[in-house]
Amino acid sequence: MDCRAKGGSPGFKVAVLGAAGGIGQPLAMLMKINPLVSVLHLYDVVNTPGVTADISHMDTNAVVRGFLGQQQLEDALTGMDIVIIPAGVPRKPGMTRDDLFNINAGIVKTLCEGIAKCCPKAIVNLISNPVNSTVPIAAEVFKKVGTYDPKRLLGVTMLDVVRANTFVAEVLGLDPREVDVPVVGGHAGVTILPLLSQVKPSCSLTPTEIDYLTDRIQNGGTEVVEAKTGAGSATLSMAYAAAKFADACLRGLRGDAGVIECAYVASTVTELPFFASKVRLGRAGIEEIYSLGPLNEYERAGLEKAKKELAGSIQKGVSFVRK
Ligand SMILES: NC(=O)c1ccc[n+]([C@@H]2O[C@H](COP(=O)([O-])OP(=O)(O)OC[C@H]3O[C@@H](n4cnc5c(N)ncnc54)[C@H](O)[C@@H]3O)[C@@H](O)[C@H]2O)c1
Ligand SMILES: O=C(O)C[C@H](O)C(=O)O
Repeated sequence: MDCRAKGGSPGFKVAVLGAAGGIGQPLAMLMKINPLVSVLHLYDVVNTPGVTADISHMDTNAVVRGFLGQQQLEDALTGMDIVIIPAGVPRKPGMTRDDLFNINAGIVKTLCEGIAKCCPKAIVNLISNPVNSTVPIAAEVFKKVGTYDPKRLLGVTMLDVVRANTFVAEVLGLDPREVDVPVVGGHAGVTILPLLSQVKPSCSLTPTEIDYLTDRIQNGGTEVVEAKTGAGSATLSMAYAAAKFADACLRGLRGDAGVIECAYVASTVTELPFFASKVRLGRAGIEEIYSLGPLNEYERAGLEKAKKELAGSIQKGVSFVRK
């Protein structure tokens, strides 16, 4: 049946790469609900026709289009304002995120080459693990072709913040929506550094509570991997966190003031070239990166451990592209 042309509704164009996966499907659904999205491109190497047909029946504004396989990657990316990447393999029990490097590094490199060619100005939200290395990989790919803009490349560490807010709220007996815990560093084990001295609303936690919370936040991913007994890692909470983070990027692009979230970005906050901390999002992507603020002795010790591991993960990502 011929249809009347859709009126060009205002909004942003968003692509999800890896859209048929455990994260990709619920994330695609959440982005379809976001009123700031006018066009939603769903790309994967499998199953996108079904996911696209399904999601396209939702009576929300965004127009949904599906793209299947490498030969359709360029069409999926052309004209996009934000590209969200949850493509790649997840962990199984006993694995570290770094064990995913060999497969996911190549996937991220190929996808970023497509972004550099087809939507070099897009904001990139990188979810694929190991994030501590895949963000440096993306940066190197963009540098190679001359499109690198550090303001537009963000490693998604929002799930660490979501978990921290939840676990801290549980201990304090508060509504998690009222709790704000900065989580800095990176996204793996000891590189995940919750700054519990800076929790809002301000509170005092006992040393036992601090040990318990730090350990639970740093190992939240492993908690889910083990509970799923081989069926993958966090997907639903991650889709929620990714949608929340993408919404912050969209509100920044729209020009909203005071949009601040934690993300793993090119940074001068420490001596490392990449580090997660609070950033202010705006029309250009990252408009300001905030310093860590006052740390207590426990957090300073955690920071040293985090930096040591991060340095190696960053170098591994850089070397993968420069080799
Ligand atoms: N940053 C975070 O906080 C965070 C949280 C959870 C998971 N992750 C990571 O996200 C990734 C995806 O997890 P998942 O549970 O959705 O995995 P999944 O296996 O369920 O889905 C991954 C999807 O990626 C697709 N894919 C594979 N190669 C591709 C390519 N070359 N191009 C496009 N798509 C491709 C697969 O077909 C699949 O549909 C993993 O690396 C996981 O470790 C990160
Ligand atoms: O733990 C994982 O492997 C997935 C993700 O990074 C998470 O934190 O849940």
